[in-house]
Parts: sequence; C-alpha cells; structure tokens
Amino acid sequence: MVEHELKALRVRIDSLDEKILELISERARCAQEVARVKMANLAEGETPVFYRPEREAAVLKRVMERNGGPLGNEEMARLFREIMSSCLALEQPLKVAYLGPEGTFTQAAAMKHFGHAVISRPMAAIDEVFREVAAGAVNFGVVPVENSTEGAVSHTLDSFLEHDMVICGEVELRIHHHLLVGESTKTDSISRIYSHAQSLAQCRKWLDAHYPNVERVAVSSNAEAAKRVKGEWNSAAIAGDMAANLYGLTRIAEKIEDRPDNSTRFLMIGSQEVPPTGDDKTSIIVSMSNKPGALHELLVPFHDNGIDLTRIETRPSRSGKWTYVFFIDFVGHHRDPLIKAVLEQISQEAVALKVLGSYPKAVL
Ligand SMILES: O=C(O)C(=O)C[C@]1(C(=O)O)C=C[C@@H](O)C=C1
Repeated sequence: MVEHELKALRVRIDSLDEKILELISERARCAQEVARVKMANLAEGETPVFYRPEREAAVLKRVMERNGGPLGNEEMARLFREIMSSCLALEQPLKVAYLGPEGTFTQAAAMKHFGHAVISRPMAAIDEVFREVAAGAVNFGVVPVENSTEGAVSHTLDSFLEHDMVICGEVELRIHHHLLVGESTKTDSISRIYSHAQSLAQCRKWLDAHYPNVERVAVSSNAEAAKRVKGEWNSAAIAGDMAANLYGLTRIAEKIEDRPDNSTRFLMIGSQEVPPTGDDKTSIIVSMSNKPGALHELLVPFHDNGIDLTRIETRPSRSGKWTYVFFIDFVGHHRDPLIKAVLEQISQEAVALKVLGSYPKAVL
C-alpha cells in the first residue's frame, strides 16, 4: 500500500522535474539572448557588462516576495541564486578571487553571493585579492570586512587606502565554528588547538571552559588549521563546515562560538559601478583634519538629513594626506539627490573624500 502511494508520488515528481528542466533550459536560452543583445548594442570601444548585481538583487527579492512555501524564502532564493549563476556562466564565466585557501568562510561568502558557477581563485592574503582585481586577472574579489564579535578587519580597510577599488556588493554570513579532529586524533589527548586568531577569539569562553590548559595556536586561516590537524594525533582545529567537509574531519563539538549571532560581513570588490536599486548602501572613506570636533562636523550632515549610518570605523592614516581616516557605510546610493548633496557638504569640510561604491543591500 505504502509502496503504491510512493510510486504514484514519484511519478508526479518525475513529471514536475521534467517541467522544471524545460523551464530552466528556456531561462538559460533567454540569458544567451540577453548576452547577444548586450554584444550587439555596444558603442565603439565599449566592453559588454554581463554581470548585473542590481538586476540579480531584484530577481532574488522578487522570488522571496512571491514565495508561498513550503520552502523558506532564503532556501528558495538560494536555488534561484544557483540558476542565475549558471545562466550568467553561459554569458560570461566570472572569475572571482577570494581570501583562501580553499575552505575558508570567505570562499563560502563568495559562493553565497555569486553562486557556484564562477571560476574561483584562492589568494594567500587580503592584499593579494586586491592586487589580483586591480591587475584585471579576475572580475571580482571577495574580502572579509567586519565581524560582529571581533570588529573590523583592518587589513581590508588598509587595502582600500592603497587601491582604487569599487565595492559592488556585500554579503553577510553566519559564522558557526566547530571543534574538528582527524581520523587518527586521540580525542582525550588533545594538547593543541589550531585556528585563525579571529576564530580563537570568537570561541574564547568556550575554550576556557572546555580546554583551559590546551595550547591555542593561531594560523593563517581556519582552512589551514583543518589541513594541519589531518595528520596529527594530538591536535584539533576550530573551523567551519566548508573546511570540515573539504578535509574530511569529524565535528566533536558543534557551534562553539561564544555568541550565537556571530556573523561576518564580506565585500565584493571590482571596477564596475552599480546603478541604484532603491535599496542600497554606500561606503566612503573620509579624511578630516586633526582638530577637535572633526568627527562631529562629519556626522552632522548625515543626522540633519536623516541618513541611516550603518557603520563607522577609524584607521590611522598611512600618508600625510590621510591624517585621520574614517570608513563610513550608510543607507542610500551616491546618485540619489539627497546623498549627493550630503557628500557635497562633507567634501567642503574634509581633507579628502572617496566614494568606494554604492551597492544593493545584501539580499541573501
Ligand atoms: O538581465 C541580465 O542582464 C542578464 O544577464 C540575465 C541574468 C539572469 O540570469 O537573470 C544573468 C546575469 C546577470 O548578472 C543578471 C541577470
């Protein structure tokens, strides 16, 4: 009886899959048409723009708005994210550099934002991601910029001072850390735990409670930590799912981060400006002269015009020109008339002002 019912349901699933297959193929052919139209309408010397973050944000938002379940909005958007990623790959395979090695949270962020149909290249350092993009070796780069527990990623902020980059997107990732061991690890004799310094800090209280006397060794990335553990019998690593799966490690304790809302924000960097979507954010760097009240002066125009600041970070300047440098994120697009007026006002007081980019607020 059960078998009979299951058989009937599977026949229905097969027929639905056929329809989905045909529809996805039709969509992919449409994307190929889009590419043809883009190529056919280029001005002299113009290069075609295949990747359109503002359009992708609109597609995903629409999917989430129209979704009636039972799959959740994020789950449904994730499926469409992958369909669109594959459609774009038919138009142009995107090359994306990220802070590696393979298995890092930055790679997970790159996949969450661009989907899996991109050609991804792991880089050994944040500055290398910037250089790879600047050299034109890849279309985009992905770097971490802030963590909810540990704060700013200063290497990334400093790299923005050195390179002319356009921010074209953001993505936020819930960061779950696990304690991982290899096949040969003797779990009752762990004497060393490897991880990235930020991750060790994010799990400090848990480590104090469970492994107070075990040596904590900071390495260049969580993925590197996972890699080392593979061959050592007395060590463990703190890393995420991607690294655990990549190196075939076992989770002996899951979600050990001290704060359950631990998340990291990543930025997509490139050279392409993104048009407004109506739900955007802008990042700027401002340098003010070193005098009392400079920060207040900088913030007043935002307050007076009701602009929502989402982040402000201060970094020491590296050159004489950038005496004090503020990284500011706010809601709005630099082409909005109100934002334009505010930026104008600030630039009159500032030593220098640079718009790093306006981009759609993270959808996923
Ligand atoms: O609308 C476009 O410009 C497309 O290229 C199509 C499409 C899609 O598959 O929907 C693909 C890639 C772009 O990044 C945005 C959307």
